[in-house]
Amino acid sequence: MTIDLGTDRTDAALQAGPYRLRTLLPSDAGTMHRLVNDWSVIRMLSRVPFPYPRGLTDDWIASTQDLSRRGAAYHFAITHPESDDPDSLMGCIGVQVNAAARSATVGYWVGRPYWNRKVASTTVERIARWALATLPIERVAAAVAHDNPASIAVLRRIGFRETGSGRQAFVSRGTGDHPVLLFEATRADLAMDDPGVGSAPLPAGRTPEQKRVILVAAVALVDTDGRILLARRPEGKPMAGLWEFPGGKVETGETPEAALIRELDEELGLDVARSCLAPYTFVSHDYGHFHLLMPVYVCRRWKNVPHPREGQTLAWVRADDLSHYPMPEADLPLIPLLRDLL
Ligand SMILES: Nc1nc2c([nH]c(=O)n2[C@@H]2O[C@H](COP(=O)(O)OP(=O)(O)OP(=O)(O)O)[C@@H](O)[C@H]2O)c(=O)[nH]1
Repeated sequence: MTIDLGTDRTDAALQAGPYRLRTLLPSDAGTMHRLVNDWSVIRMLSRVPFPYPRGLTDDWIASTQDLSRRGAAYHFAITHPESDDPDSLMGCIGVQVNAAARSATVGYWVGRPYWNRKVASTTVERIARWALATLPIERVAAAVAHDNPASIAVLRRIGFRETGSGRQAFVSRGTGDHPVLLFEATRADLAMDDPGVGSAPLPAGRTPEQKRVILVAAVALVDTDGRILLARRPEGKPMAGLWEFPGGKVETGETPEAALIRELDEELGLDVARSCLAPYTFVSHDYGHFHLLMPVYVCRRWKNVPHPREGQTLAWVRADDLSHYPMPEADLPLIPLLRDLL
């Protein structure tokens, strides 16, 4: 099955350190052609001929809109808003999605005048995190020419793992395949799965066994078709890209039910009555630096249509399909329970 995110990302603009990643525009063609039509850049790109015909630049830029509309690939211009020429292109970066493999392959080039400014490492890390948090994928892959030590160092520094080697055509280098090193990064490799709560040091006198217990209330909202609402944590939050049950931390002095009613309103604009929250089960999970205690409720009645108010992506999911959605470790035991329930 494929995960339908139902969101148009063709207008995505991302900030990567000082660099801005924005949609490619027809007006970028001249600069792009000048920067990319450089042997030292092109020899590292697998599908670009040398010399690079100017007309191909226009065609390629025009094709990027359609690719992103179809969810096949997302390409961005790399710019530096604080440079002398603020909106001017310095390079390109993009990911090509392989939905069946639940992976995306990152590709990038940086114009020679902009080398040695950490443009590649800053933007590759940003796009890898964005892709893992936003697209229906579980890994970002990269294939790098074996004689491209700068790019290999960039990937290693970010947290990509070398997974092997292969051979690939490089159009500019003539016929035949050339050796490449293969890399990949998952959320775990980029430390995106860290729940990020409770990392404060334990108060003096407490042993590591006496860790902080975080109380979080969560709910399986079940619609009339028996589907469950999952929310995907947005980029920037701990565990970005993982799908969870709506809910949140129980504040001091609050009951779990009151916390859920508050969170469902804040996060989704839902109006839920206390009497519609049926206690179902609980999760008790050791996250290492804190312990999660999570009462889980089932709710089948609410007012309003859920609407993501905090940048989450929402999905109504059949119980049988829950396992296709990457979830926090603590939630995994809930999957068979919900399958039995629904
Ligand atoms: N809501 C929710 N939280 C979960 C689930 N599974 C899971 O491990 N958690 C844990 O519970 C924590 C809830 O924290 P949160 O950041 O969502 O809480 P919150 O809404 O109060 O957010 P805030 O602290 O940003 O205001 C997560 O960091 C994670 O450690 C789940 O299915 N639903």
